[in-house]
Amino acid sequence: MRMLIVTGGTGGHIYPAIALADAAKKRYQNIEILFVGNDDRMEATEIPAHGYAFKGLHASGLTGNVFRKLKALALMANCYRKTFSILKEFQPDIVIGFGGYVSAPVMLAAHAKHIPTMIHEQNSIVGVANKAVADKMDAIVICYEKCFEEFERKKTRLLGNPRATNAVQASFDKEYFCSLGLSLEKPLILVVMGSLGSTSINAIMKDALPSLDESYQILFVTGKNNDKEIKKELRKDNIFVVDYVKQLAIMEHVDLIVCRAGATTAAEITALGTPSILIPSPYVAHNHQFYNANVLVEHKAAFMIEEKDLNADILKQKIDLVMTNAQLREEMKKNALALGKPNASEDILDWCDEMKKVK
Ligand SMILES: CC(=O)N[C@H]1[C@@H](OP(=O)(O)OP(=O)(O)OC[C@H]2O[C@@H](n3ccc(=O)[nH]c3=O)[C@H](O)[C@@H]2O)O[C@H](CO)[C@@H](O)[C@@H]1O
Repeated sequence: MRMLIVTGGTGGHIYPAIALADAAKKRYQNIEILFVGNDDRMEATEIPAHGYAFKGLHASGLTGNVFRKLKALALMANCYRKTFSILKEFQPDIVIGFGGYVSAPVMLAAHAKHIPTMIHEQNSIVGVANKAVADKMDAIVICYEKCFEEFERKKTRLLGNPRATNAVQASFDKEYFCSLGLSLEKPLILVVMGSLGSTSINAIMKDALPSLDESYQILFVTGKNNDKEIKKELRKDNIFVVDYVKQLAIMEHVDLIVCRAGATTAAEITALGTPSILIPSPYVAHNHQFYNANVLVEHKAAFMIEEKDLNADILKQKIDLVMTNAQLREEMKKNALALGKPNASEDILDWCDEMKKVK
């Protein structure tokens, strides 16, 4: 099996792709995997750090003024052309796209070369890149029922996000957990705002977190490079501040997560059944995090506070509601698990096998 995977931009697109690659490596003895992504975003360092071959392309999103859009189109055309030489050299059996604008030209080039193609849509609202190429793709994996409406039914399957599989397979790293200063004896609230962090939420958390009951310990993840100032201001024994956490390594001991509603975090917490308070980012395309969050709220697996309504009082009230009621946490856990797709990776790889046979 020779698998080319294209992904880029944020952890939400990159980590599911790496999770699938990890599962594929376990399943096929002689697999060759090549990743393609942006040469200047986090995948350019994160993917090689996970031990995978990576080829960078220079792309940019179709946003901003006419000049920027024209420049983005020219870059896309260039990525499309460069992909042909990557395909010629690597000769993949299948090309899988995890979204992000860099994926569109790569997926279209693979289609033009008659290589089996699969796209993975993590969100409840379909991303622009996936939408643009969907008609030409052979297989479409979705994570939310709602997305069936957007794609051709017979080539679309609701299989979930490979990070859900990672989440249930991850083992608790006690040494790492304790190295963060955390105690195994105290209830833990994890406050984390996706792979990039959020400066707007950090500002509110600085006021809100010190007012929380001191019987909880709080791990506050600020996002890269934001932790120094906040650490200085949040000097309390029960609050631990880091700029990044190996999230899956500690989830087993998280009683409540306060987080954005990025698709990958949503997939992880539903696979694990972690009770959550979701604060969807309003700064993402088509407000998709609100709709991701809403699915969990409708199934009584989570509470949602919109960023416009977020303040110290509301946060404290919701946190106390969940943390003081074990029965409520149990119900949230059960409802979250009902939404989870822990077999996502295996199910997606089964489909890749089917496609290879057809080819
Ligand atoms: C700001 C933005 O554009 N966010 C988008 C981005 O997700 P974004 O990367 O912001 O967030 P996600 O929740 O989807 O994924 C975050 C991933 O990073 C991991 N993690 C995060 C922080 C940390 O300290 N440690 C850690 O391990 C989480 O466990 C998770 O696996 O892509 C997602 C998938 O398309 C979208 O739903 C999000 O709307």
